[in-house]
Amino acid sequence: MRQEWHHFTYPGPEISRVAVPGNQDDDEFGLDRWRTLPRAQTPPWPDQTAVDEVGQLLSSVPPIVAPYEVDQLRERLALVADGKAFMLQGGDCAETFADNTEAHVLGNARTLLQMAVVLTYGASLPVIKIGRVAGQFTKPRSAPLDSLGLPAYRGDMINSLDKDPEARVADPQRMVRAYANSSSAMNMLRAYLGGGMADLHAVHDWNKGFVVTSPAGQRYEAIAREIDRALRFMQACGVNDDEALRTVTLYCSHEALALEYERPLVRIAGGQPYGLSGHFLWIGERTRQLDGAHVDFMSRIANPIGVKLGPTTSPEQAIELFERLNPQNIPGRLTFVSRMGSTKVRDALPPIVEKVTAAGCRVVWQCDPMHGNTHESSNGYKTRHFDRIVDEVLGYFEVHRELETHPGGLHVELTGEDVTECLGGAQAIVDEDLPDRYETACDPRLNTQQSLELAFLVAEMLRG
Ligand SMILES: O=C[C@H](O)[C@H](O)COP(=O)(O)O
Ligand SMILES: C=C(OP(=O)(O)O)C(=O)O
Repeated sequence: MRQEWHHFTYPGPEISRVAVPGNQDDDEFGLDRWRTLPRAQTPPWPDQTAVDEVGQLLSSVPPIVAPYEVDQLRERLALVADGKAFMLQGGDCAETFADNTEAHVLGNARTLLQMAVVLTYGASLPVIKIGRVAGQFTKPRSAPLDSLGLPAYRGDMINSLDKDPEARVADPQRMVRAYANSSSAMNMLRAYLGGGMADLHAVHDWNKGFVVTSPAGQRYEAIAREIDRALRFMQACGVNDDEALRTVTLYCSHEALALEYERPLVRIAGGQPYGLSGHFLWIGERTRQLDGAHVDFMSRIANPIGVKLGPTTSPEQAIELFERLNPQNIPGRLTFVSRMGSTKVRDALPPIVEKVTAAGCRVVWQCDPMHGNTHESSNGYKTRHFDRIVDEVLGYFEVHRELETHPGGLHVELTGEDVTECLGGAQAIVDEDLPDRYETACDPRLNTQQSLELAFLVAEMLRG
């Protein structure tokens, strides 16, 4: 459909199409080569035919996101690679079907928006906002069995968290539910964020309930009052109706772990394949094998992508990952997500950043201070201490300051609810408090107060 606009013809965004097997051009994309490669964390599907049938179905549905949005995000991340913006990514460790409610999805989005306000205001940098949402339904696990000897829970897309051997059997129909839940989450987010919830004139409304009286909530209120004053000033000057003040673009992201889900949601547009299950997809620490299935699949789609780099990553491996995943050195295409642990980041990260920078690779550097800092509490909960999380971010900033590179982003597991999953913070959560509200399906998340406290600290680091 063509739309006449002023003096030229605007074609509108290109509508993507399914790749057709047997079509020579499409086959050359190599979208199925991963099937022949070694693969870690493969879901133990009992019936491949049932998996293939679900794949057929998913290849015919409208995808979750559109190619032009994916391109827009890549272009925005190019600004981060150039040191001109900051990337904030966060949300549940594992989304669940039960928690995919309007209240939960919007609560998480609100917490992310509050963090983004603190960062934008504090650091005077544009902040690109990406949710771990609308697809974060799979989890890589350290062991195939859990502590009860049951098959490990691998995320709602694969099996159920219920402690029952039947419920833990991998069920491909769950991919259909994951798709439906992702589309509905994205639908809600687009509707509310474009419809007034993200209006900067409503910054006070984001500071809800249990947060507003907390120290971080009160600091946030002070910023919100400043923003009000600035908006009133702009109104007095006759500048009031800028769309940028009234809406927010929140991109969605998840770990592209279940390739049986990712592959059928690939579509072709502008002569290239896009993974349209989400805007930003990443490769986890456990699946970044250079010659493995995940790296191969992700090398073939045009999305902006991330790779987690744990403390065992060598600088040479980082370069090889770069060569496979971004051979054209497109800024914004590749984000290296460092998740070293607070005790290792100061030693493990510098040689990687040095080598990658010296090779002229244009990447976004992002810090995930969650995954290297997990431990078991004295009463048996998987937890993380706020102080170690902050220390890892500090170490990451120190490294980038020293090497004069841009500490471009933060990646956290958080929720808009008042959970007690991570220790410390101004609430001084201790081991004994963890059972009060420990609700995560997998790893411990920061609650809203802890998330805001972290945002204030990172804003100070960015300013410094
Ligand atoms: O979220 C990350 C991983 O899935 C998780 O940390 C692995 O947890 P596990 O060691 O309990 O399997
Ligand atoms: C599994 C995750 O992280 P990592 O691959 O870094 O362990 C995650 O972010 O959910």
